Amino acid sequence: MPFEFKRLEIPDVILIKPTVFEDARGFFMETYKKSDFEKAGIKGEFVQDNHSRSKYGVLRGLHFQRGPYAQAKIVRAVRGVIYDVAVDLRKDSPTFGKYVGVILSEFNKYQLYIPRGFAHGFVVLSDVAEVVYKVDNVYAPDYEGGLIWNDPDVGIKWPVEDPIISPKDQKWPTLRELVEKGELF
Ligand SMILES: Cc1cn([C@H]2C[C@H](O)[C@@H](COP(=O)(O)OP(=O)(O)O[C@H]3O[C@@H](C)C(=O)[C@@H](O)[C@H]3O)O2)c(=O)[nH]c1=O
Repeated sequence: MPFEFKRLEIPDVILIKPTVFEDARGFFMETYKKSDFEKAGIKGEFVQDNHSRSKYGVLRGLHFQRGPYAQAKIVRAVRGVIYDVAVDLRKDSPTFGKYVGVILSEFNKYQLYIPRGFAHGFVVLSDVAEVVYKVDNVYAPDYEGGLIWNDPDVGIKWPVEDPIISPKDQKWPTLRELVEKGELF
């Protein structure tokens, strides 16, 4: 199999390591193969691809879509380096409220699979980072949800001191508020 799939401390979150073929021209790698990904437990139908560019210190997140528009994501950095985070929002999960964080970069070429039921975000550790990701449900702005990036109950150790955050991302609720509102999976 051209991929190595590694389940993380939250076992439904999977780190995907590619096989990279380097030669005098550069490199080649497969980045997605439905058959292999399905065998590893990544079963969604990925219906939309996204691409964003951000500068150093930008933190995007933590985002999810609610209800019928929940999204699983397969995330990678095609340029630069990011610290990518997934927070478990599945109320019956043994790892509810816990997070995993990994470095994804143009150098390690890793991808992170984040199932539905998680909040996702990342911070940029290089001058510029371009992040590309597949999602298994279409964008639905009316169903957008979020978790505040610095919720002490979640305790994410972001490797950037004063991240640059959009006005929208500064206003998301805490995990406790999400519980009170019943906005979980
Ligand atoms: C996410 C998204 C945004 N947009 C538009 C809406 C808005 O005008 C502009 C920027 O949107 P945002 O500020 O929400 O972009 P951004 O903060 O990059 O949102 C993304 O963050 C990461 C962490 C994720 O996990 C993604 O699922 C997504 O939520 O792009 C789309 O047209 N389609 C999309 O799928």
